[in-house]
Parts: sequence; structure tokens; C-alpha cells
Amino acid sequence: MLLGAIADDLTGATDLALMLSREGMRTIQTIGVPKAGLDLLDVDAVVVALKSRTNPAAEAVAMSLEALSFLQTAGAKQFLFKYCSTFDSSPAGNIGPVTEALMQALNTDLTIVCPAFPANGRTIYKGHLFVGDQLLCDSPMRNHPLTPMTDSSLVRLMAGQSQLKVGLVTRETVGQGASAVAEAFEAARSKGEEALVVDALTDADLRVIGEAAGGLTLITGGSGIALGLPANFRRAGLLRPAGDALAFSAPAGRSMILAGSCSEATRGQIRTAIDAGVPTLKLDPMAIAEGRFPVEDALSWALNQSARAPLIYSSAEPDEVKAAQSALGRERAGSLIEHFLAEIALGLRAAGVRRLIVAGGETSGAVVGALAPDALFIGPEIDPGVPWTLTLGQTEPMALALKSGNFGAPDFFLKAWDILP
Ligand SMILES: Nc1ncnc2c1ncn2[C@@H]1O[C@H](COP(=O)(O)OP(=O)(O)OP(=O)(O)O)[C@@H](O)[C@H]1O
Ligand SMILES: O=C(O)[C@@H](O)C(=O)CO
Repeated sequence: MLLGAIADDLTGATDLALMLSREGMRTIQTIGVPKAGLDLLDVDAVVVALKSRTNPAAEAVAMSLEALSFLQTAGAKQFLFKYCSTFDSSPAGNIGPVTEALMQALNTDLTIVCPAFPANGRTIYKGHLFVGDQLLCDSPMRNHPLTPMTDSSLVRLMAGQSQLKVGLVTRETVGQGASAVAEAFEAARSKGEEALVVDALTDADLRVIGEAAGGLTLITGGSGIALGLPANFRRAGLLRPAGDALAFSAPAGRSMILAGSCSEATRGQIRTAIDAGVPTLKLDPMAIAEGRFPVEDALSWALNQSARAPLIYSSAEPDEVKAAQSALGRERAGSLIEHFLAEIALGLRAAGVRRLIVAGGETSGAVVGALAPDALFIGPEIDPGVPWTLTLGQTEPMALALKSGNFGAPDFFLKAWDILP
């Protein structure tokens, strides 16, 4: 095992596992810290998917340290803490506290902070995070139901969330290549800087940064920062040739879509599906909270549809989300819906659904937590950052596509089925 990664949510873990697999590492994604006995003999990278992004910071730290200890025991040589490409977090954390705790546990004095993911429009310039053409704070992320992002300065965000001394490596340095970046890391280290935000505008920048980061014990960032890491292991003669990839074959059975993401991208994908005639059921958080709409009603609606893949969603516009949150509380509204969608997923599996798309990281965490596979095998890519996966360790495997809220083209819910082998 070469690379051990800890991801703070499930769709983020899948995004990273896809990136590593595409770059030639045999990668598996585990759901939480795996039970003893998981066979890692033929694996180059393990991504442990946690659901720690919105937990209290102390809990997120404890979960991440447990994952680290598993990865250390499994023999990982380098570690990666994967968070969202939009730096989803609250002022109390969790990116800062988890990074600090991992650095301390690994006894390392320098790491990098690089959530750039150019294929999905996330770039970093002068330490500021952009989403497409907008600064993070002007993007739809300012309305996120759980982690609204109202500052775009990664240096300020990281300094606010931790005690770490935060520095910046600018695009000018990255443009000069890997040796210049590695020198900048050493110069920062000698100034006592501990967490370096690194600018990145393109995949080529990320490969340069990845090369320069070959000697760092801990790297933090989005999936993009993993682009250049497999090449380091290959150069060192540690990465075996890819060999025959396991065949991905989706189990036969019914198909469904569940969406709990309220992101602009998911709402657009829902509109496209409705326009294309996909049958949809919109959940009302108040009806769920007041017991007026039980899981059984959602299941009987779903199972009575004859269309290929009906869609159940709670996704709502920002004003509807605010109304539900002021009636129920932000966390209660979130967990109520997550739990409801997870119960639906269990009912769907019992009724023979074997192919499922889930939209939203927290939502996917709740759904996959309920379905409880040991691990996920990464299959074909639907859109950047979103592959089909196959559940491992279960007698009735399912094909799951776990879509980060903001990812995917407008026709994601339509085209995903066409690439399923
Ligand atoms: N109508 C609603 N009102 C209030 N909260 C909602 C509503 N619908 C969904 N939610 C909650 O909003 C949160 C959405 O988070 P989730 O991580 O699933 O999506 P996302 O943030 O768009 O995706 P990602 O984390 O992959 O970027 C969940 O906790 C969900 O339960
Ligand atoms: O980095 C991203 O944007 C995603 O992998 C993610 O973490 C969304 O939850």
C-alpha cells in the first residue's frame, strides 16, 4: 500500500478514488474505517470515506485519527486528507482541526492546502478559491444548507480554523516547475510556516505541485491534488503496471434516483430530468417531520412507476431550505431528510432496486451508511469526479453513482444509465 487517504465525505472519497484509479493506482474506497481482515494485498491506494465534514470538530478529529491509524498499520507511505473542492467547512472547522491533528500524529511540520479541481471549475489564484468565473463567496456555495461559504481566501479560512502558521505559494512559482515549488516549500518551512495554500489553475499545475509534494508525508486538498502523486510512486519504481482491471458489471434490477443535494447543479439536473419526462416525487420536510408522509408512501410511489428510473428528491431552492431550517433547525432538517432518504434506499433494495444514483455528499453518506457495504469498487466515469461504483462485501451487490452536489452535466440523471455496463 502506497497512499492512504482520508476523505471527509463519501462522494468526495469516490471522486478521489476515481482520480487515483484513472492515474493507474489500484484503489479501493472503504466505507468508514474497515473491519479487520479486509484484503489489501493487491491495492496501491485506500481511500477511507468518512462522514465527518459537518460533525463537531472534536468528533471529526477522532474519526480522522482512527482512519489514519488504520492506514498506518496497513503500511501507507504517504497520506492525503481529502476535503471538498469548495472547502466546505464552518468557521469552527473541520478542515483546520483535522489537518492539525493529522500533522501532529504524523509528526510532520509542513503540509499543503490545495482544493483546486480545474475539470470542475475550481481554481486557486493568489490564495483565493474560484468556482467557475466567481469567487467562492459569490458562488452558489454562499447558500449551502450546512456549510455556507462566505470567504474565498484559503489563507484566511485555514488560519481561522487552526493554530497553524499559514503561507502561500503563488501561481508564479508553480509556473516555474516542480523544483521551484519544492524550493518554495523549503523556504516556507524555514520561516516556520506549516500549512501552505498553493495556487493552481490547470491540471498541469496540479501535476507540478504533485511532483513537488512527493516528499511530504501529508497532503491536503481536493481530488485534483492527487493527479501528480501516482507518477511519484512510478518514478520511484514502487507502482506496479496497471495489469488487468477487474471487470465492472452492473447487477440486473430496477433503477432509481435519490437527491438530497440542494446545490444549483443538482437543482438544474432535476429540472432537466423533469423536462425529459422522468417521474418525480418532491419531499416536503415538514410533512416528514410531522409524520404526515411516511417512508412507505414514498416507496409505494416509487415502485408503482413504470419508467426506467424515477426520481425522489428533497432538493429545494434556498428560500425553501431556509424556511425548513427555521422551522426545524439546520441540523435537524438535514439529518431528518438524510435519514428519510436512507430508509427509502433500504426499502428500494428490499424491493429489487440494484442501480441507484444518489445526489449529495451528506445524503450519499447516509444512504451508503444504511446500505452498509464494506467497500466500493470504482467503475466507469460518468462526468468528472463521478464514477459508477459497485458495492463490495454484500450478497446482493448494487451499482451506485454517488454524485457530489455540484458535479455533473445538466443531463446527468439521464445519461448516467447509458454508460452502465
Ligand atoms: N428541502 C430541504 N430543506 C432543508 N435541508 C435539506 C433539504 N433537502 C436536503 N436538505 C439537506 O441539505 C443537505 C445537503 O447536503 P449534501 O451534502 O447531501 O448535498 P451537497 O452539499 O449539495 O453535496 P456535496 O456535499 O457533495 O457538495 C443534507 O443534509 C440534506 O438532508
Ligand atoms: O471535491 C469535491 O468538490 C467533491 O469531491 C466533494 O467533496 C463534494 O462533497
